[in-house]
Amino acid sequence: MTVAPLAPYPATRLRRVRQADWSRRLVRETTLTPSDLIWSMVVHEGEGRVPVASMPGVERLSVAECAKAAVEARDLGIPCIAIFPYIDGAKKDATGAMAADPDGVISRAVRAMKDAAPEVGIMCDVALDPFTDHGHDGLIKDGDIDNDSTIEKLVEQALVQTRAGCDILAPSDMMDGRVAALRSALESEGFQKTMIMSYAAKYASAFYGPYRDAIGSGKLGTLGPADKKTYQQDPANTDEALREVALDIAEGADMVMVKPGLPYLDIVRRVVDEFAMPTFAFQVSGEYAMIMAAAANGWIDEQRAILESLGAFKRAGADGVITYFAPRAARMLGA
Ligand SMILES: NCc1[nH]cc(CCC(=O)O)c1CC(=O)O
Ligand SMILES: [Mg+2]
Repeated sequence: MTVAPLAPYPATRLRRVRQADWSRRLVRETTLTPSDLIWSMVVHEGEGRVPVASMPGVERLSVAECAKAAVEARDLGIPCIAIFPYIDGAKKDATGAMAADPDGVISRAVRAMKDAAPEVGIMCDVALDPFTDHGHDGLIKDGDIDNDSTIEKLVEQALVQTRAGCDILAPSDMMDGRVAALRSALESEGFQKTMIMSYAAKYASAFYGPYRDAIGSGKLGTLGPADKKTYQQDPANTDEALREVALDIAEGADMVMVKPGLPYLDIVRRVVDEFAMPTFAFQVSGEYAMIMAAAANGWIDEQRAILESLGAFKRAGADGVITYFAPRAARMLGA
């Protein structure tokens, strides 16, 4: 798109259309609505709600509280919830066996939420890290995360999630070939309607720190490799993200995601322009924590920063945002 030649000042005064609220609204290029939000939520096996220290305002919810939150999402006009599990340390092992437990906390939460508010979409993370004692997303073999044996476990986990009623599988593991494996397993089990939103371009990022606190994920480096750099992307790369996205689309992804969010808006824009697929960004735990920490110090205006950060994803071309701010943002947007 080219900008028309502008008449020189004073014929052109760009401030004219900015002078009043009505004219600013009239020329606004993008809008944020509750329909753009996917609510990122953490479920735990205990009772009630437990605050997450590094994410003020975020709580781990019991299964019953998740069901209430699903009703709240519906009432706020939030179309979808992404659910993540907090797993007790004693239940973790090297293979993340609990990931495929049909009566595990994710299955129970999905069933409870679909019972309470069937109109709300439910998305599940497909990855082993909440369930492994070493905190990695897959199985460790010879000191590295083994791609192909991990995929077999992910397929088992995803089928359990799907049978519980999950609408969107969101593989966040970054193994090569997992989308194809999930799609073929879904087809052979008769789940033709289940969507896949792949974490297609997911970076080895420092911004996931508070999430590991939220889900009680093991500290990396004691029982396995110290970081996720052999499977998550190098933050320096952008062409590589396009290859990741292309492959996931070819393997059967319905929607793609870029993660983290704000530090990777350039990737969001490239993916949107290149592929014309439904594209989402994840405003991750560290992005949430930064806004809340600065606001708590009185350094930024919390409400404005929340809406401005979410609006940035729309401006970059994303169809929606996975965010811990979803219920607050929806309330501010006056659903
Ligand atoms: N596969 C795990 C997973 N799924 C979502 C997040 C991060 C979410 C957040 O930071 O809010 C992570 C962390 C990681 O990859 O280490
Ligand atoms: Mg990939």
